[in-house]
Amino acid sequence: MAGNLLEGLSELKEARRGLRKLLWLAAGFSIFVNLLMLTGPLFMLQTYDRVLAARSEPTLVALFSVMVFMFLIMGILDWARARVLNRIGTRFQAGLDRRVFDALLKKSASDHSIDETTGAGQQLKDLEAMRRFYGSPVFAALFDAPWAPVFLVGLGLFHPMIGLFATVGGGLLILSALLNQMLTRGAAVKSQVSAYVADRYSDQLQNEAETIRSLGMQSNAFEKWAKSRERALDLSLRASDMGGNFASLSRVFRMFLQSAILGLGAWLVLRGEITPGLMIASSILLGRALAPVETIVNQWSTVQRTRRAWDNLAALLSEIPEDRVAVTLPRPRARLEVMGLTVTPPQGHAPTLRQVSFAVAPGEAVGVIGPSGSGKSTLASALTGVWPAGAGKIRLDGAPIEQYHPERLAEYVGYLPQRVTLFDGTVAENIARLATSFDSTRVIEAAQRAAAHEMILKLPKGYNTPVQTIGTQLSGGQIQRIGLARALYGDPVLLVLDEPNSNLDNEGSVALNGAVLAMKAAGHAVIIMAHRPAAIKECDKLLVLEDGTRKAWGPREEVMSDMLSNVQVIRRNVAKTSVGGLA
Ligand SMILES: Nc1ncnc2c1ncn2[C@@H]1O[C@H](COP(=O)(O)OP(=O)(O)OP(=O)(O)O)[C@@H](O)[C@H]1O
Repeated sequence: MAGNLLEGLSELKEARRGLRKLLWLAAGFSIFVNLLMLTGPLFMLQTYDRVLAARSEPTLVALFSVMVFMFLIMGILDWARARVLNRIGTRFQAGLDRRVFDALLKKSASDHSIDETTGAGQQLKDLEAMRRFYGSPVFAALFDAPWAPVFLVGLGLFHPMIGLFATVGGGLLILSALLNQMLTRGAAVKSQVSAYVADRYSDQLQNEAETIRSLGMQSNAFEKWAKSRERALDLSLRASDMGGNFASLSRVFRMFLQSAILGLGAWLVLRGEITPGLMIASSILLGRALAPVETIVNQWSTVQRTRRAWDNLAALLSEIPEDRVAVTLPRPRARLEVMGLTVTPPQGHAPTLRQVSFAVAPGEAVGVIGPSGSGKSTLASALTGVWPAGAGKIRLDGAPIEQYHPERLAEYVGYLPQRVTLFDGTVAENIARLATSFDSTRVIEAAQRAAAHEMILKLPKGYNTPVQTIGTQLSGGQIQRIGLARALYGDPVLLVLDEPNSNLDNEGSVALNGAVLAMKAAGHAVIIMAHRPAAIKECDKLLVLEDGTRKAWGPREEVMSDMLSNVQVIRRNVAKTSVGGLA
């Protein structure tokens, strides 16, 4: 396994160590369950060799009562073991849920892709697969499998030839399990990755149902989805066909072995080497010894899936280490310094922001302007800590932003993304950033500052209106205002607004500028990425970006007049050239 997976692996093993007690308990139950499995063969042995030979009814009744009691105990122990195994899975999942969720979210902020060879990118499903594995019959079979050699030794004690026959038969079954693994691995991964891709595509289509219908893309979208689904179904069929072949082979082979051992036993009885009771008991004991092997072969796809899930989880946890912020920094002042900042998008190859420096003081608003693709959104992603700085530093009140816990940083730095998305939940929950318990007054305050309060009151259930029911009824401007309220929730010291007025009407723009003024008056700071001049009305300074670099920086009026005079010079030069050209 690659060295870079080691960290994730040790985290997973640590989580598994927490399950040790339960695993030992399951192993303890397994000892008794497996010992009690001898009940059947022993009962047969005694019935044939004692009851029938002696024609004794009282012996039969006594043996029968013991057998019933033993099976009852075995049933109870097996039931208890199944409960323990289920709890192992649930605990494993619960222990890692938060960690995997956080890591996946952090990774998805920059990379939504699914790895074509391993299926990585769906680790919450992987965690689910691990839980299911722990509760599955195949995991229970792994506890029973170590008993197979014990049963084989028992068979050897019946008669060496019976022992040898059983060992060779068992060996062949195990060989078929290994062959199964080698041959089906590739097909299983491919089928699963295709299923993920098809699922994700259909999710995306459902989310964008309105666009699809309005653009008449329904048939094309269906065809594209059907193609990826067909591929997934085809591969899954191939994988399960291959696995199924082995499963039937091993089932038939086990049944054959049980009958064959009966034949061997009968031959040995005829030669007077064993009793008829031993003959029957051998057949049953062989069945017991091989049952776990058969279960493992039958459910090999579960084992493969789990193995992959384990590797994918290890890869994710290694790639995204846990956020460890030892010291909790106090609430910062709105003092931002950006020094020589260079940022490369996580999926990009070249920096889209290079050597950018500027500073914002408390009470200031800075406008960031520049043509499309000049790096404004990249800067916003870096300031909110979502994209790491490749070089340079971003300091908030003197501390590099990575020293703040990401959730604390999000409290201090309010962010309005260029494309606002609301989530399932009420309007109030959305403003409170999906907190399940929140202070209503703070939600209302944030909405008032974003001038969204009146608009929200007019919704069917006001702040308690579920977004699902009104999602499509909200205008772009309304969504942007709720987004602004969400950014303002919790009274951040720095507000980063990416194209905040792209959907706003005049009233909305006025409200936005009011919010910016209020932030400044409170000694906070605002950074506004903008295309439209109305958005930078309240900005004290301007940062002009071009092709990822700082083109100009300074007080707004100065930068504007410089830009204006540059434009005039260019105009004059153009005019001169044209006149010269004409002359
Ligand atoms: N996730 C990404 N992966 C790779 N490259 C990206 C990513 N996001 C943006 N870029 C690239 O970074 C450059 C800057 O993009 P950015 O979104 O920062 O520009 P912008 O100034 O905000 O543009 P606009 O005004 O159109 O929103 C562009 O060339 C873009 O292609």
